[in-house]
Amino acid sequence: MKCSKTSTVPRCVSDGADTAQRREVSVFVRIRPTANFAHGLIECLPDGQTVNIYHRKDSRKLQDSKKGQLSSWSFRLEGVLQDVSQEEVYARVCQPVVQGALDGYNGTVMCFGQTGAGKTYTMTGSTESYKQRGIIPRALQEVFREVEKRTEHSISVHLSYLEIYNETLVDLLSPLQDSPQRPPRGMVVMEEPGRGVFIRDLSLHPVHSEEAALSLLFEGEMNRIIGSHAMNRNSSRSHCIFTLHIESRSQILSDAKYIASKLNLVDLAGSERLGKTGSEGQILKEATYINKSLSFLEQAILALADHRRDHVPFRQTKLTHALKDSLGGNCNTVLVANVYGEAAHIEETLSTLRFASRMKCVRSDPAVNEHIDPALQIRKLQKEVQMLKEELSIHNTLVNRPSTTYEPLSEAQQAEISSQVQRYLDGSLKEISITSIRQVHAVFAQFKLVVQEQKQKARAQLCQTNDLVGKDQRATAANKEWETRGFNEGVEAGSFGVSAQSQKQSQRPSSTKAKPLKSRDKQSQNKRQGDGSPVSRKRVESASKSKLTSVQMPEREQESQEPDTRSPDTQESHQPGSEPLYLEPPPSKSEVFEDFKLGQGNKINCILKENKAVLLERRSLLRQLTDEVNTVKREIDCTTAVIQQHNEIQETQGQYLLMEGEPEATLLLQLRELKALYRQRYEALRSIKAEVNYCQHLVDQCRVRLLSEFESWYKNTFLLPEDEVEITLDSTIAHKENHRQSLEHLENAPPDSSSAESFYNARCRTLKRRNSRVLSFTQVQTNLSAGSGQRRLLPLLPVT
Ligand SMILES: Nc1ncnc2c1ncn2[C@@H]1O[C@H](COP(=O)(O)OP(=O)(O)OP(=O)(O)O)[C@@H](O)[C@H]1O
Repeated sequence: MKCSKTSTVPRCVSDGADTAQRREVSVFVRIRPTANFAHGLIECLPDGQTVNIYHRKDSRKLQDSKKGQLSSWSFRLEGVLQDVSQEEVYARVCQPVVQGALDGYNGTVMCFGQTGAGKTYTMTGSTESYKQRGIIPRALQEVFREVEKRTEHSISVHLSYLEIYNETLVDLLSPLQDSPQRPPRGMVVMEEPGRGVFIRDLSLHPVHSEEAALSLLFEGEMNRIIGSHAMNRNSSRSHCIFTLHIESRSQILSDAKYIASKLNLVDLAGSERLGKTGSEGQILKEATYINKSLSFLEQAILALADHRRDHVPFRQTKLTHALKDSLGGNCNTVLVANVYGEAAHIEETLSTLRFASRMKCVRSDPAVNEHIDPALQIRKLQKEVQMLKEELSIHNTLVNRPSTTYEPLSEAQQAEISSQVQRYLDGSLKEISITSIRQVHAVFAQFKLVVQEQKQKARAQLCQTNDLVGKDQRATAANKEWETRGFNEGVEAGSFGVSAQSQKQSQRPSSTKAKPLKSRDKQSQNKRQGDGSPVSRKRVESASKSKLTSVQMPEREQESQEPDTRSPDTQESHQPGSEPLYLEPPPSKSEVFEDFKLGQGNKINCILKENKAVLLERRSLLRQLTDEVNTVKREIDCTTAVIQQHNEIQETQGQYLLMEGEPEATLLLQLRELKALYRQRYEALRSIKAEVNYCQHLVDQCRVRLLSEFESWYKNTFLLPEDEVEITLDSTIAHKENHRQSLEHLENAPPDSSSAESFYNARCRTLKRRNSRVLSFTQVQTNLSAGSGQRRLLPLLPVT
């Protein structure tokens, strides 16, 4: 539910203006510190809001007359953050949005800019140094401080962490998916009225303390995909959205209203000039996705900023779709444009600032997200009704009226009303006497009853008439048939009423009469057992087919019949002792998956299980280490606070010299040790994370392998030959198709080459039997190595 704004106004966007009015998105520019700052090209004015850029355009693109000219651009923003601490950045950029989120306003803080310009530094900060922690940890700290302060509200916080990598949504806090039978449903961006945009299947984690929230942040950070290129050794290769879902309810239990808000903290992947970063392979592919999605983001921003346009292309990419209600709308949106102020990057700086100035034109209309809890609302209304009843009874007493009853009418009262209505309808009563609302309802109900009874009567009459006509028609039709066939098929008088299907059965020659269903079922069961489980449907089916003709009716007679729509089981019978002609449909995959895991797939399944166990063990170690890092961090906080306190006391008392053995010196020593410990544990955390990633990778590989082997086993065991692709001789298409199938067989082959060859040959035997041209194992291998490097054998890597 959207309502007009009544509560606290976030500072960053209000500037004291009318809060109900639409306003601009706040935009800051943050300049990454560098020794080679381009003073001649970038000028930050003393007003702290304007940055001027001077740039000589590529002379090849200019006419002669313009060559050598310096162009200049001026950008006025909410603030220019140069040489500014993380603390100040948080205070100016994010603190007001956090306060707004606690008051029920949705908020978004987003970092945008070229690769290496400091987006992740701004958003997450450097986890190795407490002072340099970024916006997210500081926001978490503030939220939980406020939760403690706002005692008149019960505030719950949930976290989610979404990554968009190469147009794929990834849950960075996903609980381990360990059932290969139920692979996770793909995450999808969804929209629902009243709920807005959300990601289906993204996990939400309830958190009750800053520490728990930081643990989740660490966990998510460890799962992010990071790559290395010429401009950033730890470059984020994805867009990440860390979201705090805040719900605040009044402590007054009867209040059904509550507010719910979302705070999105977005670290976008950096745009990059491919030539500059020297990207290739996977990094190049990632860069292409990143640049494409950022360019769609720019298009969406352009459309949002242009108030004449009523369509905004949000669905072009997952990023803009996921951020649909976080860019402007009813949200407090803040953009930090990160730039790298060196001369070599002036073009990127210029384009980042251009994007920032477009973003500034986007309007937002913040509103508190107020909701009503239906259960509480019912309870509240019930209370109100009770109170009104009491008031009415007092009023009745005062005016000497009989007290109002709320009980349903008695049987006698109902009968009286019914008789009054009857008499009113037949004209013997002029008016129905009514003294209460309850009676009004009863009278209407009575009228309704009368109308329904009349309708039913009319329907029954109609049916009777139709029945008479129908009987006549059916009798005439049967007599005609009797006459034209000219022989007695034992059609008894009572069989005129039987369905078309049973008539048809009775018309068949006696040799084709269907056996009782039970015995045929048994036969098919026996067949299954005899053939070993699971059933080889293919062979049975083809054997049955050859016999099908011997028991079928002559073709002409068959043609003259109407198409038979019965199931295969009931269509044809067969001679005693013959195999069943039709079998049940193949078993469902989930039914036979367990069998497969115990049989053919046992080896991979065992490896998968072992890998999963190792992964779980590593994960629990990771959690333990994360807790330890947090504990040390807390100790650093405490010690720093105590030292600060001592310093303040000393300043007021005028003592400045530190003596060895004094409490301050001991504290400083302790702080240094704690910091060393922090770094050490952090390193350990990193390495265990790398192990977790590796284990996860292996588990994923095993799972994929298990499923793909299951698929091909299932196909071979249960599906009909007709389901396979027909391959004809001597055609290019056939040749290509053959090649494709050969490749597939090879991809499914075991990892060592000798068994790969025999596996391949066995799989291609069917193709050869059909006299098709099949590539030899060596040929396929040669083709593989000559072709794209993407088609590789999936190695199975056991962890021991
Ligand atoms: N304001 C700053 N103060 C100190 N160091 C900074 C600052 N901004 C960035 N850095 C440093 O610059 C390097 C690159 O920063 P960061 O990884 O945050 O860039 P990015 O914009 O997120 O890059 P990418 O888009 O490639 O992920 C890091 O080592 C970071 O510590």
